[in-house]
Amino acid sequence: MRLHLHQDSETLGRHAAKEAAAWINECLGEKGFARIVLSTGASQFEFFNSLIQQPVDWTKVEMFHLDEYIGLPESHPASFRKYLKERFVSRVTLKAVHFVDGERLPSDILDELEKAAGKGPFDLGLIGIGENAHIAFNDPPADFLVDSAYKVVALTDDCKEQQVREGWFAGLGDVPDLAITMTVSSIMSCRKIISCVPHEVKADAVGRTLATEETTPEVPASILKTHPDWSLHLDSGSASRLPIRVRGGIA
Ligand SMILES: O=C1O[C@H](COP(=O)(O)O)[C@@H](O)[C@H](O)[C@H]1O
Repeated sequence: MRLHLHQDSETLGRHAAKEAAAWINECLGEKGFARIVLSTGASQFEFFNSLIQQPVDWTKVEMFHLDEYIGLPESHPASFRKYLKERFVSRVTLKAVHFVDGERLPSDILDELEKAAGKGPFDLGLIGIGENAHIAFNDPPADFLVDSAYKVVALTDDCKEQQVREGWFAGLGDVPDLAITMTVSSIMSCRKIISCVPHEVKADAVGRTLATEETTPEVPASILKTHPDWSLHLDSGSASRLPIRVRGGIA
């Protein structure tokens, strides 16, 4: 794990986007294309603002979408497709885009994504961490073993409450019950993982993720510590409850 501490979310987003672009360019130099997985959420705003300004030949980059609600129209403010289209896909010209289209029949979209994902390794995963330490919609207790690329999940109340708190939905009853998520094993198969985790509201999740060297399904993001190339970007808010053993290591 490489831990990067930044003063604020804007600096965090800029540095993480530079790191992502440098790695994508390395992949383009190595094999002529790159396959990237993108997450969404308020925590990724500054990253995307900076990513679209990076010197990358996006026409050689294939994008996979991390997760999406089932049955939520793309016109809804909480739609992750809407988010990605507005903040990234409409701003650059990509080689290919694989959305998790939650308005289609789940079995059809799962089949298509499985085939597309199976064509080769993901070079980069941009993986946010939720307030309950979820990665994508793998909420605690997360299944670390399922080996499909994506799966359907039932959203927990905890996860729904987080979405309401962030202002994406008016109330708990408005949050869909089901979603399609990239699985933990598929996320872990990315050659490189970058996590942008700004804001004080994530301090507890970050603290619990790094508390010990152990991994536990109760803290889904803890599995990221076992990835050979995981870069974690924090700001002063999210880093405010770092465990002493980690603080000691970076002092
Ligand atoms: O639910 C999710 O959580 C993470 C973090 O989201 P945020 O709204 O707290 O920024 C997000 O990156 C991921 O795509 C999504 O599944």
